[in-house]
Amino acid sequence: MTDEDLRRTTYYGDRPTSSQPRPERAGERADRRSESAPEPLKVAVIYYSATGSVHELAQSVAQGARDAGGSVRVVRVRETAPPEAIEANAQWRAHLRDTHAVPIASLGDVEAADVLVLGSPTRFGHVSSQLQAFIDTWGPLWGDNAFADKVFAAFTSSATRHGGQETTLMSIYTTVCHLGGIIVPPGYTDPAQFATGNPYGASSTSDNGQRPPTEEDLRGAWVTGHRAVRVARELAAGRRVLGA
Ligand SMILES: Cc1cc2nc3c(=O)[nH]c(=O)nc-3n(C[C@H](O)[C@H](O)[C@H](O)COP(=O)(O)O)c2cc1C
Repeated sequence: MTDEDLRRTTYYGDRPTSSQPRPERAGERADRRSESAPEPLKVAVIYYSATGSVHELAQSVAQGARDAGGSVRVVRVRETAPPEAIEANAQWRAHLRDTHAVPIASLGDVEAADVLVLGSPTRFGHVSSQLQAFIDTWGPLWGDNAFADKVFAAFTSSATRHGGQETTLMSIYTTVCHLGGIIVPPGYTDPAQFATGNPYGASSTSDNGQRPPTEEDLRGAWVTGHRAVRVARELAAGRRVLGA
């Protein structure tokens, strides 16, 4: 990851940079009706990745969110695995070293975000303990109802096709229900989704880190980030109209 990539992906305040088509514009129409331009929605892409697949998906999720007008911050959760486990896996070791400069997610990131997109490798059909450990620190924010009406989406990577991707995504969404968040999955709203075959969130199949996400996987990740922000913008525009 270059310094420029880091600057573009880890700090709020980015402007849309991609020439990807922007098919969904209802939120923009609503924005134009309002008297002054609203602040861009804050988007936190929060992920764990041991060997890089989820990290790559996170970049495309972030780009989709940015292209939908979001101000995007990409952060990773803290590594909690014992050093000897990391040392024993060259790819894990290299990825941790290469992404050292990506900021560690904080409660402040979570609190500030209007949209949270959460990414985790599939671990025995479930969320990685690293991401779950971070989520488990959200109790005080949950107690303050801080998550109510925030928009959420999720992404994952597994070694094998259907090796638990959907259960992992649904595990994340179970948490979102407890938080009172609004789940915005990609569904089959884009042709790429018929190729990924996963309406629950973005995903890739890595063959244990041997296969990077395909163009279709990355497009699915872009759609996931884009749609979450587009829907969040429409909700925000509706709230402004209603004075809610
Ligand atoms: C402890 C552990 C459990 C895993 N469980 C599954 C699983 O249930 N199904 C599967 O297909 N892959 C499983 N995998 C493989 C990872 O999900 C897969 O390699 C993924 O692409 C890793 O993402 P990352 O490169 O972002 O770390 C597991 C890997 C580990 C280390």
